[in-house]
Amino acid sequence: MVERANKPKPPTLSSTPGLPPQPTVTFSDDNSRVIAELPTGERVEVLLYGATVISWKDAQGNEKLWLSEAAKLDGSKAVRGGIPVVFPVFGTAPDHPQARDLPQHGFARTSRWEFLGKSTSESMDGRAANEATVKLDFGLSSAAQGLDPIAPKHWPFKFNLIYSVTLSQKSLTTSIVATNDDSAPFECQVLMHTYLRVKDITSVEVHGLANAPYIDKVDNLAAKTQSDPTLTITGETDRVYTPQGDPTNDPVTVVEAGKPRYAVARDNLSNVVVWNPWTDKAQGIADFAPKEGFRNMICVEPGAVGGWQSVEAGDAFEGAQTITLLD
Ligand SMILES: O=P(O)(O)OC[C@H]1O[C@H](O)[C@H](O)[C@@H](O)[C@@H]1O
Repeated sequence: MVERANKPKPPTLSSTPGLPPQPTVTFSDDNSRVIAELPTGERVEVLLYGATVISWKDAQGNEKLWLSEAAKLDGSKAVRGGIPVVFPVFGTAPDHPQARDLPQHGFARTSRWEFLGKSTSESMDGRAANEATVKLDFGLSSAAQGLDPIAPKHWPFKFNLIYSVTLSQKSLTTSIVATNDDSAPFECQVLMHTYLRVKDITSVEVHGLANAPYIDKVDNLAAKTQSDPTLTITGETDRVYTPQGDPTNDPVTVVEAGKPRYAVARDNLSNVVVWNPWTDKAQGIADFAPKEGFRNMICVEPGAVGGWQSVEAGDAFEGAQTITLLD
């Protein structure tokens, strides 16, 4: 069932003659954030600013994403935590002719996106409550009112972005389609800057990176290879990996205290950035709170950031991540 944003429909109980009413997906949109909850209790919250997923909870109400207590949610600064969208540049690119004047991580995370609408598949379609899913679609284009003014100034291409957030019982998928509406090609990078919540970073292992080449951003961009099949975090970590396994069938997994917690699968995103600021860096980030919060997060960021995606006029780049709960 597809409903467009301009025809909001209050949450209802669906009923089929002869059958008891089934609980359904509930939904709210207050013009600054969109919240959807499955009949089984899983819940996602997306801020229109940056189309940033700021909360993802399981049926028991356990938060799966880390969000800084000092994160600005009022549109004055990119959100520290959740899942900011990085486009069209990852980090800064002073040597890239098209992207050199853009701020760190581009302008998608500092623009106000439009909520385009939701699609649900749920009990009304004959599905059991525990199979319900909801997809929320967000849009940002070069003509959008909410576009960060830095974009036309320093990246004057005609483009259209559709970002979709799909919640199901055990997983969250975020996907992006970046269309070139211009008459000339452009180059871009795309990344989903996911802050996963963990209980204790010192008991976390990241699997799925064995033998992966990576760029070590805390060691002068040195090119290295992941020799240990398991990555543990013992200090500031900032690495751009190119995992060697199949992006769908060999996901990067986060294991905590020996128990698998998250599997991060990718579609058309060949890189995974692993970031934890650790003590000193966290101290220096104004909106990072509490300062000990680095113990409760690990960024596992699927992206296409190893090089540049050249998108021809009229063409599009597509990529997606699916995070599956394993516990
Ligand atoms: O502080 P931000 O601009 O949000 O960036 C936070 C981090 O994002 C990525 O993980 C980069 O690899 C890091 O180098 C950067 O520090």
